[in-house]
Amino acid sequence: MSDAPINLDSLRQRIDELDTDILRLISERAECARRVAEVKTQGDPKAVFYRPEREAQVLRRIMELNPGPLDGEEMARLFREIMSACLALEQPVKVAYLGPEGTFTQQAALKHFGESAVSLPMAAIDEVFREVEAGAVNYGVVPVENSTEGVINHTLDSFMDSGMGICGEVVLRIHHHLLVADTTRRDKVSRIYSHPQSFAQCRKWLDAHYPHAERIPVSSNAEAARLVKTEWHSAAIAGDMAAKLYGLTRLAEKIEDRPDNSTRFLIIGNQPVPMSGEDKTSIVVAMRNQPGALHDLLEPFHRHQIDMTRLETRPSRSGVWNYVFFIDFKGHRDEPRVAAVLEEVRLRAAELKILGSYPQGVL
Ligand SMILES: O=C(O)C(=O)C[C@]1(C(=O)O)C=C[C@@H](O)C=C1
Repeated sequence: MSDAPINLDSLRQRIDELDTDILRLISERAECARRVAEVKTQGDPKAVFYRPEREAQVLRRIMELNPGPLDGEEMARLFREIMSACLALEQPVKVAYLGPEGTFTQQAALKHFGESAVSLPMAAIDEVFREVEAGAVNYGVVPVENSTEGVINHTLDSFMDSGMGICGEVVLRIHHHLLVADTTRRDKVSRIYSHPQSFAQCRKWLDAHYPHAERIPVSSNAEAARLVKTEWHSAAIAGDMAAKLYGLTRLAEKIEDRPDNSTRFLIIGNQPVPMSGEDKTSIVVAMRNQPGALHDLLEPFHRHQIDMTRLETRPSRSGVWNYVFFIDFKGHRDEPRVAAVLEEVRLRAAELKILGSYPQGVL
């Protein structure tokens, strides 16, 4: 006879004991966080509770220490949620994101802040900026670049118009699915809704599988999912959040043409972030319109061996300078090497705006 039932019982008994330990330890951790809040508020009515550099350090440490069998990222996600709950105990964090509900930006906001954050959908990128600037929310989340489609100009332009800075980044693997409702006639799909960027990211797959279906661009993937609910011959291309929100099922999974399709989002706010050990800095520079200007701008980075991760050009909107450059590079503005480069760039540029130094995305 098999001894499986005895083993199962004893294993479950062990799991119960471990859960009791985990429960006690999480409660002790939460109590510590509550005390941290007390320390932060002592004599400081404007205390800042969310500390991006500390969160990045906690998550990186967990990933380094993780012995398995759970994957490092999986373990960090669990700790992400514990920290999110601890922060909510100190003060619930309010985050505005580019909505509507069910978009990849909401998914990015939850990935970064955890499920205990209060997330509020906004209709446009500049509204996210305005909400943060007005103090109606603590932080904002906006998309900035996609690995297949490139930069999101709206976001860069908003930085030119606003006084807001960057206090974090989060990268999300984007998986698109072909979604249908329970009432959809699956063999009769003649119309597909999605955001233009998602259509572009799934073009080859659509050409191969649905060459004759009408492709209707809409304002977001979540809006596409919403429309499908009421039409028996339609499908939507959207992600998991939208599928869950509107109760749709996947007719085909991961239909993006490139398997490494990902989007980078920025956390906007107006809080300077101390060094975390692995940081990035973002700046906007206007150069005088003269020969060799770009070379002059890049030369100090090369000389100080600073690793530039992105360089974008946007037409200037002030009319005085023709172009401005958005530059991301590795390092923190408080590092002497980085401070030296920023000083040199400041002397060469017509204008320099430091958008912020912040921890490199961990999850
Ligand atoms: O270390 C802090 O400053 C805390 O508030 C504690 C804690 C945590 O739970 O580890 C919670 C929120 C902060 O964003 C960072 C870390």
